[in-house]
Amino acid sequence: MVNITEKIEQIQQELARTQKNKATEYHIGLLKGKLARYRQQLLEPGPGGSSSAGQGFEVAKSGHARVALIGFPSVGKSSLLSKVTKTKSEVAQYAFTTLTSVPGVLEYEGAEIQVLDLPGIIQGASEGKGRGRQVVSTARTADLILMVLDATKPDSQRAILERELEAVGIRLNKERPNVTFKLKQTGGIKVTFAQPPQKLDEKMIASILRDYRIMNADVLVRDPEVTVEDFIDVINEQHRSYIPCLYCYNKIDAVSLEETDRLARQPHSTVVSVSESLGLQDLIERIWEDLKLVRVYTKPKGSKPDLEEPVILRLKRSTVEDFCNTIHRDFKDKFKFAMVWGTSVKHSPQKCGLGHAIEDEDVVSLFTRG
Ligand SMILES: Nc1nc2c(ncn2[C@@H]2O[C@H](COP(=O)(O)OP(=O)(O)OP(=O)(O)O)[C@@H](O)[C@H]2O)c(=O)[nH]1
Ligand SMILES: [K+]
Ligand SMILES: [Mg+2]
Repeated sequence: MVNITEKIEQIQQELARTQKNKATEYHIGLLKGKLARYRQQLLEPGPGGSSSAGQGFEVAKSGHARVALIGFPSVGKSSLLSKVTKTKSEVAQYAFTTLTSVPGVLEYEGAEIQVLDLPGIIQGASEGKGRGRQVVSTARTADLILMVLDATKPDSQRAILERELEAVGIRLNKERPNVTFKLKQTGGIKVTFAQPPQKLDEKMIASILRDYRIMNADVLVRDPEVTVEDFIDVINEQHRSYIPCLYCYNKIDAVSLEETDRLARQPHSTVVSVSESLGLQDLIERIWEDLKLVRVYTKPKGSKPDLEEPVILRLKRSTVEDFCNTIHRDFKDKFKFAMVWGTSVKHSPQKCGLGHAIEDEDVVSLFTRG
């Protein structure tokens, strides 16, 4: 019997030799669906195996957000951690100096950001080369992936790392596709397009679902730009993580000004020299921005707002209710209304309910019963 790795190999070869055109479109879509299915099987631990591919690496989450340093060996991940946090992680010229995850804390704008130094990864990491498996599954737990790259090395390095993360279901700087997918007991496959699809059709969706042995489901495609790959991601949702990524090119002290400039202009990219302390402040600001944290200042009734110690929330969860929950559970139960000053309201202050979304640097006063 052929094993999964061989099946994957066969599909990849078939994909490579199949010409892309109208006639082969469905076949290619189906092959991609199969590929995703086998890859997933490969990642699942066998019977009796460990339940977590990240074993031995777990570090408790702490602070308001987690940033994972991902990169090839010797690009300067540990040097960076040692520079921007109080933690010292071993630095050396040879590859694989770091063998486990080393957490540090970056304090910025009142927030504590956990930065995880990790072993270097290489091509094949997602299939278990080196500590690759553990590293990529730790990356999955991050709120932001900081991909550390060596500015003196070719651009292909970045593509290799991206592929390794892709292979385990991590999607970088991408929103979850705008598709609603509901499994059902009966009724067959029902596909609805909110707008005429550009890259997908009903037949394609139906044949991929059949290949996944899904016979009954409701599919609502809201975005006309959704691709076959996106749709396959939606069916495999529980194994997909959509994580922001910032590309950090280190060692710019060793390349020309022109090259530094070129790298700095790439999307989601920033350039630094850790050893020369160049660009670090900018890097920290970019990390802060990409984490989308929100500072909320509390204002006790009748006194000035406390501008020293903001309450930190994630932008995705920054309603008045989230704010209440962060301060103390009781606040939500006794809540009457909130007075809010800042960019989230039309007039400052404004009386708001629990559902109001707070923005960065708003000031909030809570009014409670009893
Ligand atoms: N020229 C230059 N060298 C640097 C810079 N930052 C780090 N290095 C050097 O790069 C080498 C590797 O640094 P590390 O911090 O150990 O790299 P790493 O990515 O943690 O490596 P592994 O743990 O082995 O994956 C060391 O010799 C550092 O001194 C920099 O900004 N410029
Ligand atoms: K090293
Ligand atoms: Mg290291």
